Amino acid sequence: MISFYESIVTSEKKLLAILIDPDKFYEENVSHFLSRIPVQTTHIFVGGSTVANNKTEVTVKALKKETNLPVFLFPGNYEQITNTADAILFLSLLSGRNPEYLIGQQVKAVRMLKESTLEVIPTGYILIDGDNESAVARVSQTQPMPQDNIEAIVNTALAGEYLGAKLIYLEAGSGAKIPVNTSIIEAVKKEITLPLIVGGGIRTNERKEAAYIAGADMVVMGTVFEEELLESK
Ligand SMILES: CC(C)=CCC/C(C)=C/CC/C(C)=C/CC/C(C)=C/COP(=O)(O)OP(=O)(O)O
Ligand SMILES: O=P(O)(O)OC[C@@H](O)CO
Ligand SMILES: [Mg+2]
Repeated sequence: MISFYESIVTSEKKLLAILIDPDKFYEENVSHFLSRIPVQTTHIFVGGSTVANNKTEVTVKALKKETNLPVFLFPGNYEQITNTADAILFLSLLSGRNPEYLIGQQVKAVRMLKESTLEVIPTGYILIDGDNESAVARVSQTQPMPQDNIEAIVNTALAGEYLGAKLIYLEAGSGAKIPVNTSIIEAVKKEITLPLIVGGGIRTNERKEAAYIAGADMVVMGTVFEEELLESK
């Protein structure tokens, strides 16, 4: 069987990940939630900037019972690791200069990962200003990169590739007012040879398609489906 990463690299279609925040997820809503997400969904991401103990595992287990979509951990910290998922985005926050999120959390995670069956996917994570304070900036105590400094963002992504990242993730922050500009997506995609993930503030089909056209291989949508679920309860 090919790895989850290989299937991203070789995918001929654009990918769509729906992000589930374990803190806002109730087991009894799993089927309803899964019935509301787009049929184009290819991946489920599970994670939050802060998550109460154990909630990640409960969430992943409940999802795994009801869907065959691959479930990837998208962790805000090493305590969100659970072996019940398929893979983990092994994030390093390259936009920031906080050693704890560049290498500290990763060192804390490795023993658990080594003993798990999770596929570990090194991911260069780049936080870009979405015009409101994001949970990622707050938790990591780092500044997002300004959208108008495209060169710095491109160079950060390329440094990530040279450091060995297998994916680059451009993040405007959950609930961003302004998603990552398409000119940034284009410039980064032109320079790197890795699959590119884009997320944060993408609430409509139009924005999603615009990100794909600009060069995103995968789009992540979270908040918009969280809200939809709450509204439809
Ligand atoms: C590799 C391991 C074990 C951990 C990674 C640790 C790093 C580098 C984290 C990056 C910084 C960070 C806090 C990322 C959070 C990513 C994430 C899950 C965002 C989605 O959560 P939000 O929706 O933004 O936040 P809320 O939970 O507040 O809604
Ligand atoms: O919640 P939204 O704004 O869709 O953002 C998704 C994801 O990129 C956040 O980490
Ligand atoms: Mg959230």
